[in-house]
Amino acid sequence: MTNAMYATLGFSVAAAAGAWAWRHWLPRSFWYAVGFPLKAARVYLTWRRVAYGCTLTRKRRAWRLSLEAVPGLRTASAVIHERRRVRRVDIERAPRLGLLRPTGLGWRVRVRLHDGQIPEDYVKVCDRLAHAWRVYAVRVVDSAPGSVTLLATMSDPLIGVDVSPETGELLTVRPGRLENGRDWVIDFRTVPHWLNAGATQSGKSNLANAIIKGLAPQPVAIVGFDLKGGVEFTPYAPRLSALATTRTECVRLLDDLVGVLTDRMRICREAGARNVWRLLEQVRPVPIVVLVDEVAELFLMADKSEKDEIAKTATALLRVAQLGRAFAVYLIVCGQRIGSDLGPGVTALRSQLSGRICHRVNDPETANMTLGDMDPDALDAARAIAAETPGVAIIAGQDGTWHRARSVYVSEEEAEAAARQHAALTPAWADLVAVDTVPLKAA
Ligand SMILES: Nc1ncnc2c1ncn2[C@@H]1O[C@H](COP(=O)(O)OP(=O)(O)OP(=O)(O)O)[C@@H](O)[C@H]1O
Repeated sequence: MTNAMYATLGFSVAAAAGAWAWRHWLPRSFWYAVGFPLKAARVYLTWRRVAYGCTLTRKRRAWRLSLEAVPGLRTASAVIHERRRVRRVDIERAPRLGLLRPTGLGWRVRVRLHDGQIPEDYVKVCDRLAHAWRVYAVRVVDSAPGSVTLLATMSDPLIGVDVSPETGELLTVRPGRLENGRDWVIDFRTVPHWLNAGATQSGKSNLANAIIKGLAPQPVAIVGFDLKGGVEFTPYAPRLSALATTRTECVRLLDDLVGVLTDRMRICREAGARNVWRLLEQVRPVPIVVLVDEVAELFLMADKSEKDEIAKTATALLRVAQLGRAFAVYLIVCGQRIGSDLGPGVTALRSQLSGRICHRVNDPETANMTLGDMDPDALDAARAIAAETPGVAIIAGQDGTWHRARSVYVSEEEAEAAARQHAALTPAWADLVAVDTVPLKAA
């Protein structure tokens, strides 16, 4: 080998090692500087072929110069049989691809729909696109009249979720991350009541921990219903204004809550306000977030003597759900199942819980019950959640959109520490129940 060859070889090895080190130690900058431009070039160069393979192209008649008419290729017979230099031929036209914009995990791109196409046409071929683009997943994340936005992710964004549940905004928590790489944010003022369903060990309690950690530093009251004998919520008692652990305590606490709602209703009426948010800030009652663990326990009947108590519980819970939004009482109802077999009260309650979180479930019916009349793709996604990924859930708000998401891991100790740290912010239940009777002006 000559010296020049040794030098070239040495240079190539050094460049490869440098690229490897760059990618290994600074993956983000490597992605933006090298990985993304290469991927983008590949996507544009192969788009027509990929779109054809995914049946997204449309046939169009177009004028094309025929090869027979090119002088160098012209044969005697072609000249005789093919007189035109330009002919109309059928071509496959791919939808127009917009500018690829890099994200930390992949890229977003807007695609102009062909006439007659709808966003669902793209939803159906997302898996095919992911294989063609050699990425982890492709999702339709947005659509506008005439276009869809596709999001391609290189790896699963739900591995190693490391967000902080505290948002610094009242009644807003960030329990995890969505599959599209964005934060998963629960805003109780937008979606007031949530159903959190899932099989055992699916991540329901972890989500409750994240919500408690997010709410603990806020000026809100947190109330717990824990019919598992208090084992779930007792560690958070310093930050709970009230905790019910037996059925009798539950009935009493629900009575109190209905009383609080009735008082808030009266205050608003006297002040001429439609809801507590229209009252002056200094006189606005403290928002209350109610956590119910294993809701089925509230409805299960051991013998007939419990019938009246259960009926009372169901009615009170339903009233809290119906009136809560306007009067700042919010519900998070957790359970393995919340089926109609638990009684008619449960079905009525479920219809009031407009926010839905479906963790891994054991049976398809639970996914159906939780996600109800959602897109069938949401149900398929819920049934596909693996046992090895606790905390992964399908979440749906009242606008009908759904996302795959994962809660951030918050251990019991962490949530307990947050509860202790912010114990001073816990309003006493007696103060919440004894509401000021002075008529208050609307803001
Ligand atoms: N987001 C997450 N990331 C990582 N691990 C998680 C996550 N969520 C839950 N886990 C783990 O999964 C296990 C089960 O979680 P969790 O106790 O929240 O489930 P659960 O649905 O409340 O179960 P159960 O109904 O039996 O109480 C726990 O060991 C927890 O550490």
